[in-house]
Amino acid sequence: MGNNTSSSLGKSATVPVNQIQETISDNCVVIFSKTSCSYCAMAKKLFHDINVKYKVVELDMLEYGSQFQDALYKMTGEKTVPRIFINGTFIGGATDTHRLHKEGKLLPLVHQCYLKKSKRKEF
Ligand SMILES: N[C@@H](CCC(=O)N[C@@H](CS)C(=O)NCC(=O)O)C(=O)O
Ligand code: FES
Repeated sequence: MGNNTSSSLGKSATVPVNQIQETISDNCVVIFSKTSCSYCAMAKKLFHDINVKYKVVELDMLEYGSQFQDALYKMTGEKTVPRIFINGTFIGGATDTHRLHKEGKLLPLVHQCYLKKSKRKEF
C-alpha cells in the first residue's frame, strides 16, 4: 500500500501507532496505564468490578513508553493516562469511563465487541 506517511504522524510515531492499533484490535478492552497512577487503578477496578476482562499496557514499564504516550497523544488528543479503548475505539480517560458506566453505555460497548468476535469465531 504505497507509503504510509501522514502529515500528523512523524516517522518515530509509526511503530508505536501500529502496535497500539494491533493491541486495540486484538482486545475488546485496553487500558494504557501507568503503575503509579491511581486514576488508572480506578479504571482497572471498574472493569474488574463489572467482570470485564481487560488488557493493560503499563507505559512506565515499557522501554518505549514515552513514544507510546506520544502516539496515544496523536491518536486521542491527550497525553494523560489512563487512555481507554473499547472495541477498537477510544472512549476516554478514567472519568469518561466512569461516566459511560453510570449512563449504562459501557457494558453495551463491551458486549458489541464480544458479539463481533464470536461471529468471527475467534472468541
Ligand atoms: N480526567 C483524566 C485525568 C487523567 C490525568 O490527569 N492523568 C495524569 C495522571 S493522574 C497524567 O496522565 N499525567 C501525565 C502523565 O502521567 O504523563 C482521566 O480521568 O483520565
Ligand atoms: S492519579 Fe496521579 S498519576 Fe494518575
